[in-house]
Amino acid sequence: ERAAEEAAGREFMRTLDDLTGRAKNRRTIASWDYESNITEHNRERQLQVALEVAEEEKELWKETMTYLWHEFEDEDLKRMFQKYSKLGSSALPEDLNQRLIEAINNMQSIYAKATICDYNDRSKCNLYVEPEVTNIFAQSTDPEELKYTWLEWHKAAGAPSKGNFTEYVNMKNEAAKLNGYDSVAEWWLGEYEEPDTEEQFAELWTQVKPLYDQMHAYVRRHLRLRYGEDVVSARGPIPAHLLGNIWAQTWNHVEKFTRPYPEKPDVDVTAALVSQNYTALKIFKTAEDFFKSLNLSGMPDLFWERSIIEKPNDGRDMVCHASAWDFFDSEDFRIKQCTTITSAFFKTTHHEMGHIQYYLQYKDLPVVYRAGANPGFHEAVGDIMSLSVSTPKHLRLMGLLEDGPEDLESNINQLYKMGLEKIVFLPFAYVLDLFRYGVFRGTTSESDYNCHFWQLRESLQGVEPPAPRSEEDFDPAAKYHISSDVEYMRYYISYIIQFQFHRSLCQLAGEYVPGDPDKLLSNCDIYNSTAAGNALGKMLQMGSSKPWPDAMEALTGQRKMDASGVLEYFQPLYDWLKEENERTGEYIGWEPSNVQYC
Ligand SMILES: C=C(C[SeH])C(=O)N1CCC[C@H]1C(=O)O
Ligand SMILES: [Zn+2]
Repeated sequence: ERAAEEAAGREFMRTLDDLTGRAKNRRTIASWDYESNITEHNRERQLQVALEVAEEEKELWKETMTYLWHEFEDEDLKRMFQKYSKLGSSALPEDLNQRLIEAINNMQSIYAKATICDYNDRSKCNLYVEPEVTNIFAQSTDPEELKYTWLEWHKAAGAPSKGNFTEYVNMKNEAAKLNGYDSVAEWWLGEYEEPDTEEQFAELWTQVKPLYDQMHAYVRRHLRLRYGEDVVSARGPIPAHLLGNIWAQTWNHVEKFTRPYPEKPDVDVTAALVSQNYTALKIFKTAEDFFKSLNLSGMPDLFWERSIIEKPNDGRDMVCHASAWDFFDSEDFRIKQCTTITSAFFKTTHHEMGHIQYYLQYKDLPVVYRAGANPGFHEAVGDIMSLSVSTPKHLRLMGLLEDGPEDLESNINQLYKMGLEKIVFLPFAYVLDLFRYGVFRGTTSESDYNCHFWQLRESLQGVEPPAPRSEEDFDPAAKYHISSDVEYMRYYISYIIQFQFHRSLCQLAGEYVPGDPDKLLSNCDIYNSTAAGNALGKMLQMGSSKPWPDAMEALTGQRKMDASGVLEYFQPLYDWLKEENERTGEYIGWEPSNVQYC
C-alpha cells in the first residue's frame, strides 16, 4: 500500500514540476517586462499574472498535501515534497497577496525613478543612482558635494517608501505565518537548512571582526589625513559619505589616496578598459571567455538576443540594478544591467554571469531543485571568477595592466585593494538583514526603523550618517535590496564561502600551495584550468537537490562555512595593518557617534 502511494507520489511530482515550471516561466516573463520597462500597463500585467499564478500554485499545493509524503522511503522524493509544501507568498489570500505585490512594486518604482539635482548645477535634476550618483561617489573628493548628494539620494529614494515598507512587512509576515514560520526572519533563515543558522552567521562575524577593525582604523586615519580632524575624528565612527560608495558598502574608491605604498604603480582597470575601447559587449564576451576557459558553459544564443546589457536611451523607466534571470524553461536565461565601462561593472558582469552559469549547470534538474545549494552559493559563483581576474597576473595577461614589481609592498597594496571590497563589505551585509530580522520579529517597530538601522550600522560597521537623522527619514529603503524584497544575508555568506571555494579551486589548478610564498592564494588565477572548472561544475550541477554541506563537501571537503579562507587570503595584510596601526598609534574601534539619529 505504501509503495503504491509512493509510486503515485512520484508520478504526481513529475506533473507538478512540469506545471510549476510553466507557471514560473509566465510569471518571470511578466516581471521581466515590467522591470525592463516600468509602465502602468506592464505593472498591471505583472500583478495580474502573479495573482493568477499564485492561485494555480495554491490549487496544486492542496493536491500536494493529500500525499502522505512524510512516510515515503525515497529521500529524494521526500525532499521534493518538502520543498513544494512551502507555498511562499502564494499562501496568502488573493487580496493580501495583491497588497504585498503592490507594496513591493511601489518601493521598487520609487527607487528606480528617484532622481536628484546636481550639487554644482542645481538646474540639472535628472541624476539617477546609476550611473550619475554612483559616479559622483566614485570620483568626488569634495565632502560638501558628497554630503549633499548623500542627503538628496536618501531623501528621494528612502523616505517615500516608509509606508510601503510597513505594509510589505505586515503582508510578508502574514505569508510567513501561513507557511508555518514565526516571521519572515525564520523563513529567510530556513533557506540555509541548518538548525543553528543564526548562530553560525554570528560566529562568522566574530572570526572576521578583528580583521575588519584593523581595516577600519587604517582607513579612518587616512581619511582624517585627507579631510582633516573636523570632518573625520580620531576615535569616532567614519562619516558614511566619505567612503566612495553611496551605501558605504565597499570602499574601493578611496584606495587611490589611502593605499599603503602610494609610490608603487597604480592598478586602474577603468582607465585601461576605456583606453582600450571596451564596450559593454566586449566586457560580456571577456567574462564568457573566462567561464569557457574552465570547460564550463558559454552563453546560449538566446542569452545574447534577449539580455539587456546597456541602459536603453529611449527615456523609459527601468530597474537598472544588475540582475540575472532564469525563465525556468531550460533555455531562456538573461542578464539585465545598465553597464558602464568601469572596473566595478567589469566585476559585476562576472558576478551576474556566475548566476547564469549556475542556471545553465542545473537547467535539467527538476524545477524545484533549480536554486543555489543555499542563497550564498548563487552569489559566490561569479565572484570566484573575479578573484582570479582581479590578480595583477591575470590583468597583465589581458593587457589591462602593464608589467610592474611583484614585491611585498605591491602585494600589500593588492591585498588592501581587495580588502576594501571584500573585508569592509561583511559588516554592511550582516547589518542589512540583522535590521530586517528585527523588523520582521517586531523588536524594531515602525517608530524605530531609522534609529535601529543606524544603531546597527554604528555598532558593527563603525560608520555614522553625515548629518542628523529622524524617523521622517527611512534610510534602509535607499538600498535596492530593501526596496525590492531581496534577502541580503546571501552576500554576507558569499563573501565568506567564495574564499573557501577559491582555495580548493586554486589547489586543483596547481595555483596555490599552502605555505609556498610563490603560490600565494591571493595570486592564484584558475584561468584555463579544466580540473578546477570540472570540480566547480559538479557542485553547481547539484543545484539545491542536496543540503548545502553536501555541495560544499563535493568541492572543498568541508561541511561547514568558516572564515578560514578569508583569513588565509588576507593574512599578510592583517599582519601589516596591525603593525602599521601600532606604529601610528591609531585607536582600534570607535567611540559612540556624536551625530543625532535616534
Ligand atoms: C550585483 C548584484 C545583483 Se545579485 C548585487 O546586488 N550585489 C553584488 C554585490 C552585493 C550586491 C549589491 O550590489 O549590493
Ligand atoms: Zn548576485
